[in-house]
Amino acid sequence: VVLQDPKGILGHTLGRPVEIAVNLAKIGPYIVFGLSSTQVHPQLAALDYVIDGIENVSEELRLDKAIDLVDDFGWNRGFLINVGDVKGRIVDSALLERMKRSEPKLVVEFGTFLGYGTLRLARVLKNSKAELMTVDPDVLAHSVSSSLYEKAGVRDRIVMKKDFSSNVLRELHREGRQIDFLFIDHVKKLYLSDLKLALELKLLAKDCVVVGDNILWPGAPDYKEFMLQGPGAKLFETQVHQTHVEYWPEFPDIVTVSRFLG
Ligand SMILES: C[S@@+](CC[C@H](N)C(=O)[O-])C[C@H]1O[C@@H](n2cnc3c(N)ncnc32)[C@H](O)[C@@H]1O
Repeated sequence: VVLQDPKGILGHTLGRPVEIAVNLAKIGPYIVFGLSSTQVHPQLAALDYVIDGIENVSEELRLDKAIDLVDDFGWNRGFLINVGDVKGRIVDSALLERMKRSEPKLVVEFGTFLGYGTLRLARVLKNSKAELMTVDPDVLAHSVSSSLYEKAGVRDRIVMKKDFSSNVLRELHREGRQIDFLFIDHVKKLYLSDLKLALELKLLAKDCVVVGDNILWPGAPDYKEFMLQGPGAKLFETQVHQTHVEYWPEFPDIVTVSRFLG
C-alpha cells in the first residue's frame, strides 16, 4: 500500500523520496540493462514493426498494409493477443452479413489492445457512415492504437474511449443510443456481465450482431452457456465457429456470432 500511494500514507516529506525511488525502480531495467521499450512491450514492438514497414506505402494501401504487418509480426516475430487474420475473417464476414441487411449506425469493440481488430472493422466499414467505437481502459493500448490508426490513415474514422466497457455502456444508454454490431474481445470474465448489462439497458438494436472471441481459450464458458443453452438461446441466434487461437494453429478456439432477435 505504501508503494502504491507513498505520499498519501507517509506525507509529502517522507513520501516523495519513496515515490521517486519506486519510479526509478520501474525504469531501472531500461537504464541498467539498456533495454528498449520494444523489448519490454510486445504492443510497442509490433507498432515499431508497422511504422518501419509502412513508410513508403501509398495512402490507399496503408490500411491493408498495416493489417498485414501486424499479422506478419504475430505469425513470425512474437506472440500477440489481437484477434489475428484467421479469426479476423470470421469477424469481417459477420459484419459484412450484418451490413447486407441494413446500414449499421454504431459498431463497438470491447478491448482495443493494438488497434488491429479496429483496423479490420474500419476496412469492412470503408464505405459506410457507421460510427466505429473502440473501448479500452489501458493507456498503452490507447496510445499504441492511436499511432497505428494514424499510420493506417484511419485515425479520424475511429472514436476511441479510454474507459471500461461497463462505463461506456452506461454512457451510450444516457445518450439514448443503440449498438448494431458488438465485437466482445476484452476480459473474458466480463463478457457475460457486459452482455447482460447491454440487454438490461436495451442497448442492443434489433438485429444487432454480437461476436465473442476466445470463447474456448482463454475461455468464456458462462457466456457460451448463456448464449447456447441459457436465456440467450431465446434472445439470440448463435453460430459457433470452430477455429484456433490467434497465430497458434495447435490450440483450438471458438468464435461465436450471435444475432439479436430483438
Ligand atoms: C485481447 S485484447 C483486444 C484485442 C483486440 N480486440 C484486437 O483484436 O486487436 C484485450 C484488451 O482488453 C482490454 N480491457 C481490459 N479490461 C477492459 C474493459 N473493462 N473494457 C474494455 N477493454 C478492456 C485490455 O486492456 C486489452 O488491451
